[in-house]
Amino acid sequence: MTTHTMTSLRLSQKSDFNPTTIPLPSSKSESNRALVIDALTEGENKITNLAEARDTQTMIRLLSSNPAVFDVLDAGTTMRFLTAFATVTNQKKVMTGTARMCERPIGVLVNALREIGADIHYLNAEGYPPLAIHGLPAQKSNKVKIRGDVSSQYISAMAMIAPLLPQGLEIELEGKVGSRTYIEMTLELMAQFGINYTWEENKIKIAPQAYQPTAFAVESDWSGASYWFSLLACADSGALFLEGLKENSLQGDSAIVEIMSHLGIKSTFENGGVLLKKQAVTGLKNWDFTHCPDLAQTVAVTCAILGQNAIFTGVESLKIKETDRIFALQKELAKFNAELKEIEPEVYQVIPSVTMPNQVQIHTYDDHRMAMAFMPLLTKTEVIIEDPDVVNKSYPSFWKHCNLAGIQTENLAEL
Ligand SMILES: O=C(O)C1=C[C@@H](OP(=O)(O)O)[C@@H](O)[C@H](O)C1
Ligand SMILES: C=C(OP(=O)(O)O)C(=O)O
Repeated sequence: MTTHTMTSLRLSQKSDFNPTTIPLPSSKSESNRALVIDALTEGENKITNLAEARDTQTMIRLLSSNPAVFDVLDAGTTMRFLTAFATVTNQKKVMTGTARMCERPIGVLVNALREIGADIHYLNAEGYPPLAIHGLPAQKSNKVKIRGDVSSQYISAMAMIAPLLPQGLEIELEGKVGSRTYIEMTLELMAQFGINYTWEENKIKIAPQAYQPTAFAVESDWSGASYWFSLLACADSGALFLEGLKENSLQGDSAIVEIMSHLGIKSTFENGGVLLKKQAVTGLKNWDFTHCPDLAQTVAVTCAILGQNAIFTGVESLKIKETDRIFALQKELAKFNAELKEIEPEVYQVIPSVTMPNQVQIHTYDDHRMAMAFMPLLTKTEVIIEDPDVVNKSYPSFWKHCNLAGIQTENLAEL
């Protein structure tokens, strides 16, 4: 019989935080775009501050070693961006990833690539990885229509390869566009590397042109920053300084500043970062997460702890991320008597916790954000996080940073 050892991490209860500086990791979203653009640039870019995230390290490894099979593990951006990259650079490539990655849809992107002339086949289920790419023999069309309500990563992927296409590309966005801020990030970053584009109404137009060698420093990660906002919001007292964040960020998850202003956090941009202090809670009535889906777990847990019956909308895409995040949230919130209740189709209400157990054990569903979003529960009770290394996808130093903030962690091995 084989024994499977799973480690867990015990986080001891703590609710006062002496002013501490949290270094923060770099953004994996910015890093993965900069790396693809770098691979498409003739000449030397100077890209600094790349993310330690596994998603980014996987991108670096695959681009530099160029194996026949691009195994992206569980990195969505790496799968979608490298599928477009391998096509435009005319490579013969198999794209694959974890079992979960092979359940995350990619048909919208494959259809768009086929419309412009790509030779791509599904190796297993239609619409899902693994894929076999045989390059782009000739550009068949300079126009594609892409629906915007599944994943913005398909649109970002097409936009980044567009300047390399002999006829350029017009991307027409169809229907509701989710995660729009990530498309804006892609285009603004491309502009920093010398690309001209227009985005009028639902049409993005990019003419054939060359990326220009540029110096680019990746900003700290606002999604990773959100857990520290939540921690202080749930704590009795303290202050935190988050390094390397800018007020005018390329990252839409900087919306956490406004969300947390309703949940008791005052943010001041100073000395190359943000100083977080506590202020009165005015209450979060409702929030639309359409353009910042990665914040939904952070805010759901914060509201559940702070007694906020907030209404959440714009969370449709959560079901096709690292796990079904709606299901995972519902299961884990229930462990401390809170709920995420669907009150109408795709409208959810947080029903906060009224009684807190002495200890809560959180299952993390192979999802880094489940582990990090539930960390602030330690302000109210002892918390055990299952499979704590899951944070490596975006924030490998997360638990070390918890220690910096004075949180005691203890590894537990379970058989
Ligand atoms: O382009 C990106 O860097 C990302 C886009 C978002 O995905 P969707 O567009 O699928 O919502 C986000 O959830 C993901 O973490 C990163
Ligand atoms: C959804 C995420 O990433 P991806 O889609 O790139 O796997 C995430 O980091 O929360």
